Amino acid sequence: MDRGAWWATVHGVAKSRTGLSDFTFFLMELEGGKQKQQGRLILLNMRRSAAPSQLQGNPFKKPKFISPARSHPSPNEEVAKLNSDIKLFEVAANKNNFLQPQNDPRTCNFNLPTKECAKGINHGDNYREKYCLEASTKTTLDLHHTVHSAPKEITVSKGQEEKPDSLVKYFSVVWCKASKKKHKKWEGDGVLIVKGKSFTLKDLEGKDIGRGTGYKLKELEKIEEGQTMMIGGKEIEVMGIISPDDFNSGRCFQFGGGCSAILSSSQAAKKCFSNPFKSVCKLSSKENKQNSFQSCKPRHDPYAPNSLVMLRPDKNHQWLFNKNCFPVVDVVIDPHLVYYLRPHQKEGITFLYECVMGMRVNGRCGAILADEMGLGKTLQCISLIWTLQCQGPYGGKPIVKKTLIVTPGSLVNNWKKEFQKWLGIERIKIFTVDQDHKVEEFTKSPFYSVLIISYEMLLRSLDQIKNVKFDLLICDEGHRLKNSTIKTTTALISLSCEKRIILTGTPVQNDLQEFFTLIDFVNPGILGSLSAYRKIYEEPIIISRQPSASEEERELGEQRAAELTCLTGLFILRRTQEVINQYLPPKIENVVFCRPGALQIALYRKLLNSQAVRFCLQGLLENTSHLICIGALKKLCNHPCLLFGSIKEKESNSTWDESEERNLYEGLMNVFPADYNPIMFTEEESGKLQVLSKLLAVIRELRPAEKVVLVSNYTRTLDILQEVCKRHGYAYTRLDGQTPISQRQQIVDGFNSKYSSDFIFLLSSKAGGVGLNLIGGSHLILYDIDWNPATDIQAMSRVWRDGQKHPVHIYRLLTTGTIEEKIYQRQISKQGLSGAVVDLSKTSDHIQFSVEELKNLFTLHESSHCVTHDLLDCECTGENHTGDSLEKLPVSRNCQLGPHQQKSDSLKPLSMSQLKQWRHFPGDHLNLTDPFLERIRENVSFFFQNITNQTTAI
Ligand SMILES: Nc1ncnc2c1ncn2[C@@H]1O[C@H](COP(=O)(O)OP(=O)(O)OP(=O)(O)O)[C@@H](O)[C@H]1O
Ligand SMILES: [Mg+2]
Repeated sequence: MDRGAWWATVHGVAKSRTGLSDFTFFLMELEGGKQKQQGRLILLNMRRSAAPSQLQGNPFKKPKFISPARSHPSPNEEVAKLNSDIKLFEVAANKNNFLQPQNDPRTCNFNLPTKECAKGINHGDNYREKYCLEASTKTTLDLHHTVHSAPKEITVSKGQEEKPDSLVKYFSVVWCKASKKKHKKWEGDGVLIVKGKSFTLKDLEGKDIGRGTGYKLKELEKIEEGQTMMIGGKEIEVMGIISPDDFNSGRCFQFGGGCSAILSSSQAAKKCFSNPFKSVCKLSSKENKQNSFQSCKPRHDPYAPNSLVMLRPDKNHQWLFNKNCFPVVDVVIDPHLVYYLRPHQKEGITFLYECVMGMRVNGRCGAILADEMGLGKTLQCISLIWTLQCQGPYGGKPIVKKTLIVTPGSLVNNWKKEFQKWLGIERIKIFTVDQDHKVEEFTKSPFYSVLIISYEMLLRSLDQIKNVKFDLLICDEGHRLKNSTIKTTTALISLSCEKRIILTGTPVQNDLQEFFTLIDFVNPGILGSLSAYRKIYEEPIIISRQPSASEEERELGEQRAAELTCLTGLFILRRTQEVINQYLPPKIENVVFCRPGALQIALYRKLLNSQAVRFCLQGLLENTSHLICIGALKKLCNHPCLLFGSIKEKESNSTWDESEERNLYEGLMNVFPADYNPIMFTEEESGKLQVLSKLLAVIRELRPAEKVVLVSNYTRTLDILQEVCKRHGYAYTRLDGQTPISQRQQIVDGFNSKYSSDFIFLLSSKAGGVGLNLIGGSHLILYDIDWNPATDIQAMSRVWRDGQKHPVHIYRLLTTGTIEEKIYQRQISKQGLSGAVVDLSKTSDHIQFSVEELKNLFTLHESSHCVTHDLLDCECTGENHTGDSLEKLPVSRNCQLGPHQQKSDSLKPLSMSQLKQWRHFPGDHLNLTDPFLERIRENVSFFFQNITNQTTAI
């Protein structure tokens, strides 16, 4: 296409308030040919050391300032309608340029596909539209109101008439330090808040930079554009009015005041306005000629039934990224993959494609796929990689040559396996890094296009990795990057790749600091600097959540949260388990309260009477003493022999005499039988072990073809469970922290194989829970409980996932009346539900206990069938209460982004009120319909049961 352009001076601004001859020119480049409708704004000259908005005069009237740092202007800056007159052009330029709004900057309605391009072609579910509408309805934004169309009348707060003291107005201003100099230079943009008789001046990072009080109300009413005044040693000039809506949402800081908060805050932000195609699409002119018409046909038929066609780039995108004017070609997902994809996965692939292509947020190529566990994030990424590696919208040129996948060590081979499962071994060449296969091999060979590496290996081979030009970076289980100071995060940030995807099954909004790090990693600079983010979003949101927050603070916090959700919602996608429930078999979850054995009760009493526990309750001991007491009680619940073992070990230690544990274990040995031998432990000594042993026997008997995943948090406990397997002749396999990473996938594959003879998979939840697929097992037994519900939920999700053929039975074993019940209660109580706990990295060390709480923890309830049921305030007498199905209940979620995010979320632990809805009955209940429970009831004091996806035959 002939790209001959002609130039026209559109606007020259000479705001010569300072007396300097400062001119800012905007030129519009107008093109011939097809793209005559488009124009390009270029900033030719600007004045040094002046407030950005002042450069072109009043921002509410003149085109917005464009940072010279932006080497690749965003489409909105670049594009204006040729047939528009200058006024129209000004309006376009005045719009919020950052997020490329095409209709209204508030609607988050970016880049909707044009009718023509969508016509006749299946472009997925037009996810963006759905999503953005969702985002915009979530917020309380006024869709017809823009930052720059400020109301003529100053907006005042409710009740202004009656109470002049509560009058609140907001103005955009420019400011400089007060001086007597003749020629003043504005130093920055700001926001002036006039409340009652006082002023507050904030900079665009939300920081207070001036205050003043005691002004006359009459004067305040008269404030108008162009007015100058002195505030707290600063001179300001009012540039325009900011609506309360724009202030409350925080938009006036980032956008209304001149984008500086976003544009200048991060180096990386500048980088991100770069061409998402440049890595691969740049062709020499010779190549150009040769190739220009070669691959103009889509690789797969976009009109075929069930085809999944990606969104076509709009005119802006083409204008920016199709410099070589290749024909636009449909990008069509390989039908071979589409055949297997679930509807949510098709949506997910469309979402990822649009994100990394910079179609969702102008020039930003990052995405966070935060689907719950088991929804097939791996397959969605594989489909994306395969597509981008073979196709592209411009002349069909591939977008990606090399992809880097960083994942926890235990999943490196799982990724490889998934590639092979979905694409076979021929289509794409995968290189996995391990002890024997170094990064150099990948670097030297042109053969491989995908490098899969663990986080640990990445750190070790960072230098070599930096030498490779990766076009796409995927960080699996990426919630670990939430802390920007940790080495892994800094290493990944240092990679120059712009298309970045984080995969995580954990909700990302629970902690606003961590949220910032994840967002800033995928789309650097999009939320401005950390300090601006804190002032504009985090502080008001956190303040609004305090019980003491005023109505005003609450509203402000909610609106800021809504704005943040709207901004980031464009590139974060989270779907919950429900979307695949229909493809999964039923799940029967049981909480089983096991009666402790006689030896356990005797030892428990003794421990609770120890000096150490008594001191703890009086608050006399060191900070960590209670953790030692808790640890001992937990061991005892698993099996007394574990306690015996640790006492013996401690006694042989030279520091035993001074050890705090002496106070705890004093006299305990006398409770054990004189000839007690931990190696010869019996099942009767532990209530849970007795139940487990019977459970394994009944599974074996009733479902001989099915397998069991047996989970504990402790290696020593796994040793005991392993011994039980041996004694009963059950074939088993084991994965714990000591299992070499290179062997893990092999162990998992072996167990999942239908040819395997293993009956039991012994799993240490902390070592290997994350991301594993253990669909070979259909019974999962959680032998002990963790303080952090996320650890348990992770483990439970290993079996109930796509590919599972049998109904899934989950058994959580708890020792009745003991600390295990208390931990469970904490998991399901408000305290345990607080957002921070739904996070795998949080351990009990983070938990603070009051003396009251410790008293409760260190109490043994010997006469109750189930303390948890006693606490539920349930009207039933414990006789087979059949509650409503859990699925019918609304599930709330603790999320710092507030009510706008409330969605059902199965990752969130169960709440007390939900548990109350489960069927529940005592162990001696006469009518137990479940044959498995029937067989273990003798040692069980109480059951809770819930069935998801119930069908008649279980
Ligand atoms: N469309 C599908 N049809 C059949 N099986 C599928 C499909 N999508 C994914 N799976 C299988 O489902 C299992 C879970 O997928 P995957 O491991 O990608 O989940 P995930 O979202 O990464 O979960 P986690 O957060 O636990 O890592 C895998 O065995 C995968 O092969
Ligand atoms: Mg995964």
